[in-house]
Amino acid sequence: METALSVDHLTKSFGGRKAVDDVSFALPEGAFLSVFGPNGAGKTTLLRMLATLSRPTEGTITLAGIDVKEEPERVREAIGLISHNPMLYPDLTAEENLLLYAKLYGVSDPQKRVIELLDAVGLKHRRLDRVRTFSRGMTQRVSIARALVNDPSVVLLDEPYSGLDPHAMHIFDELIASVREDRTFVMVSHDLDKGLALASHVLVLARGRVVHFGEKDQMSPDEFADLYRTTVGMGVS
Ligand SMILES: Nc1ncnc2c1ncn2[C@@H]1O[C@H](COP(=O)(O)OP(=O)(O)OP(=O)(O)O)[C@@H](O)[C@H]1O
Repeated sequence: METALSVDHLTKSFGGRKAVDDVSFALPEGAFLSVFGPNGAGKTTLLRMLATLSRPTEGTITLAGIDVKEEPERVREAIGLISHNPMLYPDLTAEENLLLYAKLYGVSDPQKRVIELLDAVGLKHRRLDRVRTFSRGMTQRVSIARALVNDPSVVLLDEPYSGLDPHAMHIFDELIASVREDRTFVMVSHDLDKGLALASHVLVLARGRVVHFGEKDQMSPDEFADLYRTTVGMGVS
C-alpha cells in the first residue's frame, strides 16, 4: 500500500520552546489517524504544519508524495482542512462561498458539485442564505462542504465536532463515512470515543512528543484509556 503521509523528525519551535518535538510517523493511503493529547500537547501545531499554514523548524512532511516545504501549492490542492476557522465569507451565500472555492480549484461543473455538497451536508434548502445568518453548527457544515470541494486525497480535521449538535454530529459521521474511501484522514480530537470509533491509527502527543503511535487494534480500548489518562496526567506544556 502507498504511503499517504510521512512525517520525519518534525519539530516546531516558538522562541526557544518546542511545541512539536521530533515527531515521526507514516500513514498508508486510506488510513484514519486520530491525534489525542492534553491541552498544549502540540496537536494543532502539527495539523497546521500538515496544512501548510505553518513552516516546520526542522524535519520533513511528505503528503501524497509531495514535499510540503518544497511544493506547498501542490500540497494545498491535495488537502481539505476543517478547523475552527470556517474560512467562509459571511456576506456571501453558502452557494456563493462554495462556488468561489470550486472555481479556485478548477472543479469541472462547479454548480453541480456545489449543489451535491450542500445536499450532502443537509443545507441545500438554505443555499441562497448568507453565511452570516447561519448558526455555528450550520456554518461548520458549510465549512465541511468547502473542505471537500476539491475532492482532496488527505482531509485534515481539527476538533470537527466542536459546536455541532447531536444531529449535526450524525450528519458529519455519515459524511465522513460516505467520503472515506480512498482518502486519508488526520483528526485532532478531545473526544476519545468518537476518535477511536473512526480511527485506524492513533497518535498520542504530550509536550510535543510522541507518547504512542500505532494501529488502533494494537491496543484494547481499556489499555488505550489507561495510556490516555497517564498522558493527560503529564499536564499542560
Ligand atoms: N503562534 C504561537 N506562538 C507561540 N506559541 C505557540 C503558538 N502556537 C502554539 N503555541 C504553543 O505551542 C504549544 C502547543 O500548542 P497547540 O495549540 O499545538 O496545542 P494543542 O495540543 O492543539 O492544545 P489544545 O488541546 O489546547 O487545543 C503550546 O504551549 C502553545 O502555547
